[in-house]
Amino acid sequence: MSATQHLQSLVEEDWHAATHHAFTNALAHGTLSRDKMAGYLQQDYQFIEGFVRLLASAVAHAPTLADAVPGAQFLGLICGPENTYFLRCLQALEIPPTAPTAPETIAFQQLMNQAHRSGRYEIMLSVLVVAEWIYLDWASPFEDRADDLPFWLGEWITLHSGDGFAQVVAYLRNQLDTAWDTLDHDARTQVTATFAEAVRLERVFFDASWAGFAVAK
Ligand SMILES: Cc1ncc(CO)c(N)n1
Repeated sequence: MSATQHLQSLVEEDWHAATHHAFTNALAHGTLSRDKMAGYLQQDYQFIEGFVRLLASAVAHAPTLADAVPGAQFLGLICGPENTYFLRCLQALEIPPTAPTAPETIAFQQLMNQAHRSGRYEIMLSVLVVAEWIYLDWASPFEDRADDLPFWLGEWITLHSGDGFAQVVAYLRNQLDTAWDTLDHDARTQVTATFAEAVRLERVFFDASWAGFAVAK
């Protein structure tokens, strides 16, 4: 079993809850209300800011150029097509990009900031692997539905499924699997705790999205 498989196996219940969520099921079936998607997007756009900084930091800490390049390309994807997706959604749903930051978003921002400031590649990867792998897991079964949905739902599935995105997740997991082999017991304990906390926060973020974030107008 790879290190990342092992880490996932330790948090099976939260993992399953986050990847088979009522929020993403409704999103994929086109039954999610505009208001719930709007609230999610306003909060997730704030998540993305911290995510971009964390990914940039991981790129800076990659051991070689070959290890950095796929991460840098993914950074380009987030700052390109994904950022544009957010801006198009906000315009279509007629909501501003700024909203008061919800506690569930703040918790994630704090974890990402902590990982960033740790200066430790394996801690950064622990959060990045969880964030992208959970999205690949929930979105992949719905890949075929994307085209029949309004773009603000369908493109969110497309951005998190398919071969290209699977390769991003494989790259991030491989970076963490490789780093894991070099870690001592203490460092592994910290990776395990960071990974578990990220999974828990993904679940909490979807719970709050499904309950409905307040939408700033
Ligand atoms: C909260 C959260 N986790 C993961 C992703 C995937 O990048 C996202 N957009 N938002």
